[in-house]
Amino acid sequence: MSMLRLENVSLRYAPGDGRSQAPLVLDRINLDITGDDFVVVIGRSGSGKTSLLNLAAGFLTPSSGRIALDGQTLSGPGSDRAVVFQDDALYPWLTAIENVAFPLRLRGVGRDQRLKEARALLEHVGLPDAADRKVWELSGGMRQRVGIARALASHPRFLLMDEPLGALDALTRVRMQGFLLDMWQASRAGALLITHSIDEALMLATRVIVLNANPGRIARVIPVNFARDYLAGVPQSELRASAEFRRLHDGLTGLIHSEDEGVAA
Ligand SMILES: Nc1ncnc2c1ncn2[C@@H]1O[C@H](COP(=O)(O)OP(=O)(O)OP(=O)(O)O)[C@@H](O)[C@H]1O
Repeated sequence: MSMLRLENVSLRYAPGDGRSQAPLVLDRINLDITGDDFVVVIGRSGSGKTSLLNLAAGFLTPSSGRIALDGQTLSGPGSDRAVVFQDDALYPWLTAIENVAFPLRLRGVGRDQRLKEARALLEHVGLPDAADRKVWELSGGMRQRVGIARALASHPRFLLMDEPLGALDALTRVRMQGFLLDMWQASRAGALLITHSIDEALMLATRVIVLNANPGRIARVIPVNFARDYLAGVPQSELRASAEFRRLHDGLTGLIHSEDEGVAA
């Protein structure tokens, strides 16, 4: 099974004036993610969550420490790690199926084969009838599902998601959380997701990572079981109503709000 490993990773952005040393954004982060993990990172605004995801994606290089995929130090982005952002960034001039097929086209897969694979992926994400619709004809939740189908088209070993459900209304968001877990289970890709929502972190994670700010450090690692319970058939509503969910929710709220009042419950 694949392993994405962050070893003592620290990050400073280059200072604007070229003289003073830039502040430390992330400080000695250690994190292992395998295909069995759904790691959710939560923390106050500015704690370095997006920076962490960009490091794992290979968009940024650590100032010190090392990031390795199966023992090989990362040298940049790669199709083994697919990234999904809040703003789905689909190509508006293409249809849903053309968007999903796009990474396959970049890999040189022939037209018939890539459309066949893209159609199967759209069915997989519950959008068999949306194939020929333009992006602007789709709802926010549908667009995000197309974005995830596109991310899965390259058969990534890791799915890196930065607030992927942040722009959705509350009801769609809860539905999409279930969908993300189903996708995670079916794809067997390790997941790293960033959210501002404690509720979402608890519902999706097998492990919640709480980041402190200034500099970003891992304050707490909390193993969680609701995602696996959901996949075993327990309804989300039942899980959310459980005493254990409330207890962890209160604990995380206290932990994060002791640093900052701006994190959504
Ligand atoms: N490209 C950049 N150049 C310089 N500083 C940056 C850059 N990107 C982010 N930062 C700084 O790094 C710190 C962490 O930012 P980051 O976006 O990773 O935090 P975050 O936890 O994702 O925040 P939010 O929850 O508000 O999205 C912040 O102080 C931010 O100003």
